[in-house]
Amino acid sequence: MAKLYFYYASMNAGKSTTLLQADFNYRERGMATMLWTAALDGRGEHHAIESRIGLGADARRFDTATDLWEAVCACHAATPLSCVLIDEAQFLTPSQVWQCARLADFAGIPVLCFGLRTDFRGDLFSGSGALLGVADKLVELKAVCHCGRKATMNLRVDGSGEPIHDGAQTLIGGNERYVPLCRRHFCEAMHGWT
Ligand SMILES: Nc1ncnc2c1ncn2[C@@H]1O[C@H](COP(=O)(O)OP(=O)(O)O)[C@@H](O)[C@H]1O
Ligand SMILES: Cc1cn([C@H]2C[C@H](O)[C@@H](COP(=O)(O)O)O2)c(=O)[nH]c1=O
Ligand SMILES: [Zn+2]
Repeated sequence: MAKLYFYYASMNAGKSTTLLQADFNYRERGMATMLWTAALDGRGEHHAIESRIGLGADARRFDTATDLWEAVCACHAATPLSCVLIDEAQFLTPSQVWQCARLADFAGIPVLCFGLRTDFRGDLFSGSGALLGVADKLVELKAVCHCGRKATMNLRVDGSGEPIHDGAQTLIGGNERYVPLCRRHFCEAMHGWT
């Protein structure tokens, strides 16, 4: 049975790296894959998906209107796919997450989603919430806080490194905008708790 996987973590945990390694692993065995990432995240300089470690690959881009069931089935009919890999999966809509489940259950294609669990306030992204509810396998990847604990949270910072408390959920950026922290240090920065 094909499965729906959700690899979740804070930023800088190696999600894109793990996705690109999995893709390479399939392709070096002659198996076809299909890669996706969010249209709204255009940070890659050379490729649609880029990891901080320097790996990259091209990918299709999804927005809220993309029908993943239709798009993947059309590709699968032309070239049978062994796997679908989706980066920035926190930006999927809940119905797109159900399309991923349908791909696993009814088309027999494993779908591996990679994304953030929570936003800069500690709230679930809707795509991540749906994946946590629906995926067959939940796999936590780990970044490290400056204290050595597991970094599960993402602090949004301004140009001076000061915490940002309010704003839109979506704000594209990298290390200059977000700091992965353990919950204790996240709460210290956000609420002044000691
Ligand atoms: N030059 C480098 N050499 C080795 N590892 C690196 C380098 N730059 C960043 N990394 C590591 O790459 C990881 C981030 O990978 P990435 O796939 O971009 O994360 P994510 O997609 O989760 O944000 C971190 O563990 C970071 O320490
Ligand atoms: C916490 C948080 C993140 N984002 C954005 C910032 C980046 O563009 C991506 C995550 O990238 P990565 O591959 O995991 O490094 O998500 C956001 O829009 N809102 C947030 O609260
Ligand atoms: Zn910490």
